[in-house]
Amino acid sequence: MVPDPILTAEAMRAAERAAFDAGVDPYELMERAGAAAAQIIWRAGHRRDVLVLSGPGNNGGDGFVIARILRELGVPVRVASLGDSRTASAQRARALWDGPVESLADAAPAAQLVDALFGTGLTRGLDAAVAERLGALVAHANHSYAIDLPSGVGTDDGVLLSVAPRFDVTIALGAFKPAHLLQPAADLMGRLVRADIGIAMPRDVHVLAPPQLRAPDAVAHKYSRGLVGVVGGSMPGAAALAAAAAARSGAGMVRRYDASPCEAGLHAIVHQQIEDPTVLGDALFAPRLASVLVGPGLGREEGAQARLGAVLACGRPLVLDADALTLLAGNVATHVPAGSILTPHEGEFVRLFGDLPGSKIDRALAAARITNSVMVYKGADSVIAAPDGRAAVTRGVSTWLSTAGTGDVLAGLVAGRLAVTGDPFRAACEAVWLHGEAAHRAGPAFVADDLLAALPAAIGSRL
Ligand SMILES: NC(=O)C1=CN([C@@H]2O[C@H](COP(=O)(O)OP(=O)(O)OC[C@H]3O[C@@H](n4cnc5c(N)ncnc54)[C@H](O)[C@@H]3O)[C@@H](O)[C@H]2O)[C@@H](O)CC1
Ligand SMILES: Nc1ncnc2c1ncn2[C@@H]1O[C@H](COP(=O)(O)OP(=O)(O)O)[C@@H](O)[C@H]1O
Ligand SMILES: [K+]
Repeated sequence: MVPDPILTAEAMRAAERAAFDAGVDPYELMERAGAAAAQIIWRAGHRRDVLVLSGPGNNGGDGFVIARILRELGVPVRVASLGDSRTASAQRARALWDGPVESLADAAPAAQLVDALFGTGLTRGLDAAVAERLGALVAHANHSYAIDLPSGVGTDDGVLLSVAPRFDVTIALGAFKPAHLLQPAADLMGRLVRADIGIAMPRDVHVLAPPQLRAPDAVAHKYSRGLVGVVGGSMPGAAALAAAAAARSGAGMVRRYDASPCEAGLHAIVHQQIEDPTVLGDALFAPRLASVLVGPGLGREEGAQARLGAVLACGRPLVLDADALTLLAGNVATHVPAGSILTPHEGEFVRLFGDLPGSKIDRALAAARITNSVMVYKGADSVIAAPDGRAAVTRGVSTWLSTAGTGDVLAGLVAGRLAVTGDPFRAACEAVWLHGEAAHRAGPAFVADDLLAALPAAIGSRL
């Protein structure tokens, strides 16, 4: 499956320039974009009156193309603009519209509203009066469509530069932009559709795609499928959740190493109570361990630090989560073995890396480079980033995941897929996708334990 690309405004402009250099006519590209968007609006099937809001740049040009095509299809269309069209392509699109152009301030509402005010060229927030008018017209419409982006969002970071309304449909032109996926802007997109405009684009940053998984082969055995070690500490519940998720991840076997006595858990999981960090270190040298997870339930006291030290020294592929991340604050660049996977939420990320510049994607990529490890930067818009510049961003994940313990389940899944695949970026992507799919299957108001039951079916859906 070819993943959907995510491009910044500059990367999108570069892709457009490359197409122009290869002989594509700039106006032809606007026609393609406008036609694709008009088709999406037409196919939505609400043939009621449309008001297109057209801005001064190429986004406004798209609006004129959309207006013309919808009118040719028999839809009653009006256009309201913010003033003159400033680009050659937009002027040409406007010239081909032979209806009247109203002013934005005076335009009456319509049943369908198309926002073609600003797209990737927005450099500052909309004037308050314009933002207010846009909000009122969207609120009045039964169906609202944002062309490329809702006007007012920062293309590259998803920040709201001015107050922007929530749309029913957002039609991303060519590529998704970071704002389509990153919060808070992502929340305004409604149904997100990408319109192909037929130009080549880099895909190293992309939307997280469903993985292709494989059932064990005929010669598989528990060790060939991957042995996962889960190192807990003083709080066995979190480690139990993580270990259970690892056991249902497709890995062959899970061993838990806790400091405290084990409470009841899955019988399939082998449990060893080891308090002495030196003994723990020896146990982790077991040659068959394909991955080791530390953090969920580790605790933060001195004993926990010593246990973490034993894990960091064990030479196995590592997954570092929760308390392990907090204990690493200040030392992350020097103490994390290259090729590990780190799974911080926002608070842990800031404790580890401070105030890095740029979007959440930029920050995840920078952190991946600093640690030479894969970053799973969690949240409603989780970003998985690799030190080589690849990144995947989640889309439309269940917000019911915002409940205690779901991060422990994810960490166990990551360790499990790492044991299966041996590839940190791939493992992290597969785990995050399976986690989201399990949440989707678990429905509303689940608890973290419920995700465990949904995991086998989530895996089954991708075989
Ligand atoms: N380059 C191309 O040929 C294509 C561009 N496309 C469309 O073009 C859009 C990008 O076009 P542009 O680069 O012209 O940018 P926009 O149409 O997003 O807006 C840029 C214009 O608005 C001004 N501006 C920025 N912020 C403003 C604010 N807050 N208030 C008032 N004016 C403001 C800028 O100075 C500039 O004149 C894309 O989002 C997409 O919709 C598509 O038509 C595909 C082809
Ligand atoms: N609002 C949200 N929408 C979607 N997913 C969320 C949201 N909030 C958190 N998540 C996801 O839920 C999990 C929570 O992990 P974490 O913060 O470590 O919680 P815990 O430590 O309680 O297990 C992560 O996978 C995160 O991406
Ligand atoms: K727009």
